[in-house]
Amino acid sequence: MLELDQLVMDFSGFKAVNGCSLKVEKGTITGLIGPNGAGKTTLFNLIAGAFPPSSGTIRFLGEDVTDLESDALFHRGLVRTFQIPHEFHQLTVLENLMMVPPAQPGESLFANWLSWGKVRKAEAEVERKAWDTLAFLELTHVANQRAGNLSGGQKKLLELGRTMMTDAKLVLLDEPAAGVNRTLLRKLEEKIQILNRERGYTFILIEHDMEMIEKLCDPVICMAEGAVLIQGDFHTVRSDARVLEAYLGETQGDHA
Ligand SMILES: Nc1ncnc2c1ncn2[C@@H]1O[C@H](COP(=O)(O)OP(=O)(O)OP(=O)(O)O)[C@@H](O)[C@H]1O
Repeated sequence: MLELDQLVMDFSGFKAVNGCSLKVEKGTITGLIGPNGAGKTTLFNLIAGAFPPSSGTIRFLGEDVTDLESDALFHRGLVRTFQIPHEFHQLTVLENLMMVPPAQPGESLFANWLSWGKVRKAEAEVERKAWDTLAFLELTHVANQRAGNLSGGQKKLLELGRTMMTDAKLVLLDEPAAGVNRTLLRKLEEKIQILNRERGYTFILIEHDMEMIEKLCDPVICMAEGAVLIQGDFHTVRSDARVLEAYLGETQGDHA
């Protein structure tokens, strides 16, 4: 589904991503781990089209998308969430979902501008989808609350919900567990698994929470110094001497 070949991101002489090659198979939840500064978020930025790589290629669904920007990738079904949720905090939770543009440009309200009947129908369809998404995420009770008032975990669920409004194919989740309490974390994990198993979403997940990686991810890819150190199942990667060495010096207890 996704193939990276020798990606490099050079920030004025510092290579945050340095010859990174990997493949992500359709239907997987791939875990991306590595010590702080390994280049994981920069790699996500490249995949999601935030900026183009200095060199190397990105193929998505068999096509070269190396130079496509995030909007174009979004319309092809490649969507990302952020470590710090990007909700519109003054809008309600329901409105936040309804703001997400449709996946296919042809479905846009603008395309129907000649017919008010069609516009109303399209709006009703978006609203129905938003309510369905809220029900799936068990957020119906906060539908009319301002998104800015949600807890950290609810905001992460809302971010996941925004990907559901687009019928995403590949979702990049940047530290979904960060700032989420244990109860909501279990819910978030469960929803990610259902979206993967029952709705065909493929995920790549950056995470420092090794419990979540162990529970959800196969394969796991460990990055260090901008490149892939090892790829395999959780236990193989976790016990690899090179991975342990890469993490040496990490002071945060929750990290690997
Ligand atoms: N725009 C930029 N300009 C210069 N250096 C950058 C830029 N963005 C990231 N870096 C550097 O690139 C390296 C990789 O950063 P990145 O955020 O991708 O790592 P990470 O693996 O996601 O780390 P963490 O787990 O702490 O989030 C870091 O040394 C960072 O300081």
